[in-house]
Amino acid sequence: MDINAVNALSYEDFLEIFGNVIEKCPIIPAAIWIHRPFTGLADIEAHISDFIDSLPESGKEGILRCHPDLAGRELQSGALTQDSQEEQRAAGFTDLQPAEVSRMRSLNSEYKERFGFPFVICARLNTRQDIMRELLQRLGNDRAAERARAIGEVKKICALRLRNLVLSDSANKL
Ligand SMILES: NC(=O)N[C@H]1NC(=O)NC1=O
Repeated sequence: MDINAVNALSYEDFLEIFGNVIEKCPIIPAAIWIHRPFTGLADIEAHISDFIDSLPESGKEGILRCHPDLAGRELQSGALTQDSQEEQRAAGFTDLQPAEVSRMRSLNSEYKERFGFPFVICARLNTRQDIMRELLQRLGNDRAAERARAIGEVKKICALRLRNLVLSDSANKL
């Protein structure tokens, strides 16, 4: 699907296809629809990024709270969105040993208790070893720095989801 095909989509189809580029936040692609015609993928990304940056800190934290835990119960029960399931698999979280699952869950809980939102990182750009290391390191940040860091990761996840949708062959059927 090229950018002309994206610009030709109805609002409903646009939302159907791009509704989860920010995990469980369809309001974000819905909000940037008004900026069509988009000049390219980078333009869509920039509008999403600007929209997120325009939110109050509580809104940014709300976005973070829409993300499932890495190696959490939803992964085990198959309740993740398809995007998230594939990303967690790519980082190796479907192959963890029970002791590693316990370790991740206890670090996730510690993080959530400290910051009030879940630990978010772009799983596709990291191995599970990188992610564990980052989690430990980021636990030492202050809340504002950590919120900004996590939102940066949300934008990376979004960029890869957008690329996957626009550049993948399976989307050509549109
Ligand atoms: N918590 C967290 O980082 N979740 C995610 N990361 C990612 O790449 N996909 C997710 O759902």
